[in-house]
Amino acid sequence: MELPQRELAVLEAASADEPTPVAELASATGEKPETVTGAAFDLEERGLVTVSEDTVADVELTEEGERYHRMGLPEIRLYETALGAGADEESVSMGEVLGAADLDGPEVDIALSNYARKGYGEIESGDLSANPDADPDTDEEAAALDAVADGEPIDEDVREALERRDLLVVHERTIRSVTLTDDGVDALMAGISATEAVGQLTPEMLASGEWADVAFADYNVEADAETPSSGKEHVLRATAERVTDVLVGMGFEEMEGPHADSEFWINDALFMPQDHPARTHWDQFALSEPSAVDELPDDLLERVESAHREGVGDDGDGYHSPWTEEMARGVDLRGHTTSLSMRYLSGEAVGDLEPPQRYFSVEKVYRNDTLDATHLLEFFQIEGWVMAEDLSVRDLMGTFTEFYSQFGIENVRFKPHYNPYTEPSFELFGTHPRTGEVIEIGNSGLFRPEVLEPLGVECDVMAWGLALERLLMLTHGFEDIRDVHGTLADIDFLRNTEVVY
Ligand SMILES: N[C@@H](Cc1ccccc1)C(=O)O
Repeated sequence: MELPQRELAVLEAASADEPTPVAELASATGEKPETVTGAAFDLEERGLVTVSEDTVADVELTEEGERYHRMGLPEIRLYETALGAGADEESVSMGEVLGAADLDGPEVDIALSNYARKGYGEIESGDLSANPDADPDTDEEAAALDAVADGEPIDEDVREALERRDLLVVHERTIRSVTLTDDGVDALMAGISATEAVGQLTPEMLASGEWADVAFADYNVEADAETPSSGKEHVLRATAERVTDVLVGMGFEEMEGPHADSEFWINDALFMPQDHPARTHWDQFALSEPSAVDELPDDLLERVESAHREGVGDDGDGYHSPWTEEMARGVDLRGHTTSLSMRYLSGEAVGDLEPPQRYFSVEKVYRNDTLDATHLLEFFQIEGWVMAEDLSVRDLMGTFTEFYSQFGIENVRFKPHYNPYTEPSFELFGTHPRTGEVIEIGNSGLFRPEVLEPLGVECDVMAWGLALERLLMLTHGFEDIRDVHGTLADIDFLRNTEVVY
């Protein structure tokens, strides 16, 4: 019998008595595991071996699991501190034990919720007792953490419990093994010689005619191969493109403008009083370089100052609070893209505009927020406005209903709100597809005369700022914005997720 070299090598390395895993055959033959798998399937087709499959679970400690492996489980650390405080004799105030236990932040809750469950003691109206008979040395979960760290197997129930606590992750893997059949053994006894199978057809073989005489290796389309993970457009970018398509389809044109802008365009033009709390460094990022913007339209600057000081219209009233040109010329990272809307509505960006007009942008904004599951220091805002003769709240709601329905989001809800620059104003809410929680997805309204009159706009303008990340939360169902942004991003999610159309 003749066999390609790689098949012969695998056949010779396999045994009739027990299955040999592909990895072992690979090191015995010096071939790559993929090559061995390919050869094994070819041999199986010839009836010379059988290929069996087993699923094995590789268990690995998470970062948190790793930490508790080193420092001890929080509930055990709590128990040991409680013993030290004599809580096995008489219950001790919980505050006292917690203070001494050196548990940080979330570990306190973790310790408390596992303490009683695992029989370390009781917690009753602020007092903590320790069970003198409990023995951390027999704690199955602690023992399992040690076992996993040492690469030893652990009990299935404990594994599940620790998985639920996010202390370990399990990766399932398929292992293929090869066993010689009787025919395989007979063939080996009878003697097999190797044919040199050619893996690749070359121009030289074509030219020389050699191709006609050689044996080509079969393709094995079932062979295990690495999954190449190539570069991919980020889902947020792709969704921004999708939003752009939808809004262009609804007749909107795109706005552009600077990320760092004068306070004038970001705040003053929007009738945001200069002493408004949102204008402090607690909320916005100021640039020290350049410290001021020179080029602002003088006449507009004057009209905006007057709106702030005296209001507009016959019965208008201003803020009667300090206003300085120096502050208006200060430079900030924009906290919203409504700065772009101001540039366009004023005629500064593309000249004076006659109604009807529709404009939008999907751009980054920057806020000095506290990072959490729904807040980042920078995010994408879907800004937009419609300028027309007679606009009402119905037009606003209708536009959102149409926009969100293109993403399969049907139940957008509205809540009256306050913005210094719009009246009436509405916040928009959507329902999270997984948690059912109602989350804020945007803010909107009709610009006030104090905004429009200085800009020289004589008709109505309705406008909004929607959060792209929140839209993505509703369409994709993730709960933490940090899954898609920043260092904690879930790479598998980003690799595998698709934009919803
Ligand atoms: N600028 C508002 C959104 C908005 C824009 C235009 C009008 C009304 C509201 C925000 O960032 O929340």
